[in-house]
Amino acid sequence: MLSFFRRKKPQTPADAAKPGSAQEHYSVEELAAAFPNTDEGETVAEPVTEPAPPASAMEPVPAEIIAAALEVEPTATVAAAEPVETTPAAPAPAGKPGWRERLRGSGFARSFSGLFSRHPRLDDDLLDEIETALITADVGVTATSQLIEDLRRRMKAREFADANALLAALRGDLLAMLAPVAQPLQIDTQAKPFVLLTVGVNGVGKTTTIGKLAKRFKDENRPLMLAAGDTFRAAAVAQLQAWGDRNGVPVVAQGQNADAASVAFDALQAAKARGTQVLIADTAGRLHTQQGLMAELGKIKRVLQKLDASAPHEVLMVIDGTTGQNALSQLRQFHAAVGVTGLVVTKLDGTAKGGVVFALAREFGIPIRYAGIGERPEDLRVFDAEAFVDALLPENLGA
Ligand SMILES: Nc1nc2c(ncn2[C@@H]2O[C@H](COP(=O)(O)OP(=O)(O)OP(=O)(O)O)[C@@H](O)[C@H]2O)c(=O)[nH]1
Repeated sequence: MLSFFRRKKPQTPADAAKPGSAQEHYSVEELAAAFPNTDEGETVAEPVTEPAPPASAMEPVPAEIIAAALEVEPTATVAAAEPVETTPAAPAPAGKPGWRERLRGSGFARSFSGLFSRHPRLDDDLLDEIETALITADVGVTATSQLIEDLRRRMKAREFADANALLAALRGDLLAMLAPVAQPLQIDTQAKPFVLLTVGVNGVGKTTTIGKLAKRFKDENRPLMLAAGDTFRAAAVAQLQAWGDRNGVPVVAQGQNADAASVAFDALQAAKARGTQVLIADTAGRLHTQQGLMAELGKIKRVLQKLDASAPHEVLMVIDGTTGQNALSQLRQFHAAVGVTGLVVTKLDGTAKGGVVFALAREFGIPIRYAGIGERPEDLRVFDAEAFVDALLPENLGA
């Protein structure tokens, strides 16, 4: 049954440019993360109980596709979040624990592990080692130079009694870089609905992130609707519809190759008619270098604004943390095309170096809303600068 989720042949130049995308399979973990089950063991799709959005907006994915999508191993369920009546989105239920374990394998953490025990003396060699570690971890040349120059100046001024004090100063500098962008997403309940448009290049984790966010908002008792705007990839539509059917969240879709702007328009119309609090719109992955596809994002935004001049209220760009410095040019192009207001950096648990988060923060100052530190729903964490920095740096100098 899972053969349906074989990624289809490249439909766009963006797909073609993505190495290995044509024959990639969805893993059980990927599907399970995208459709967090609340009823363990049940694998057959329930009939949709929600009243359907306008008929013109709906072209349901066949039941067998939805059933196929649901034949996955259930993963650990999210600890139930407290229902939130207040405006700010609640922090991740699991809190800070888990960051260090998940980021242990990152290039950043590995570069710093043992660095201070190899270079316990306060001298230029230690600074050179730190500089190399930061550059290797994708922090970027400019941000690294800024950090190293600050440490050098303070070392020369004899501010540090020992390497421990220098490590504490580095921690402080890294935190200072991230503090301005650690701004949780605020759901404006006056916006009816609050429209969240997700964008990003192929395979960064948009659809999976939407599944995790939808779970979070559902747990917060927020009336929710999804727009299946990734019309290039059939599995993306099925993923969202299956999740919506399981969890009683309406999903507006028009099927594959539909006009993404038209899906977004229909969804916003339906969400307004129902008094939905949050509408999350998916979009197809696209390379930031493809002018035509980038222009389509502007069109989606303009079409939404025909119904609500203030929409979308959040343009959430999903960035793959393993991308490295290329993430900077991605963000530059997406920001120019559609005005990015928030970031999700995913896959920080994998082979990511982690340092790109600092480079993004320094260059753009755009809020980082969430960090993806694993495949489970609870692994999409509200971005916590302190937890992140502490997970990257050694616990003690000998570590
Ligand atoms: N390890 C890890 N994997 C993640 C994370 N977020 C997403 N993924 C995985 O990334 C892969 C791609 O996710 P998708 O949601 O399909 O990506 P997409 O951006 O919607 O893809 P396109 O529609 O092709 O643009 C899946 O295998 C996800 O499980 C994360 O934080 N950590």
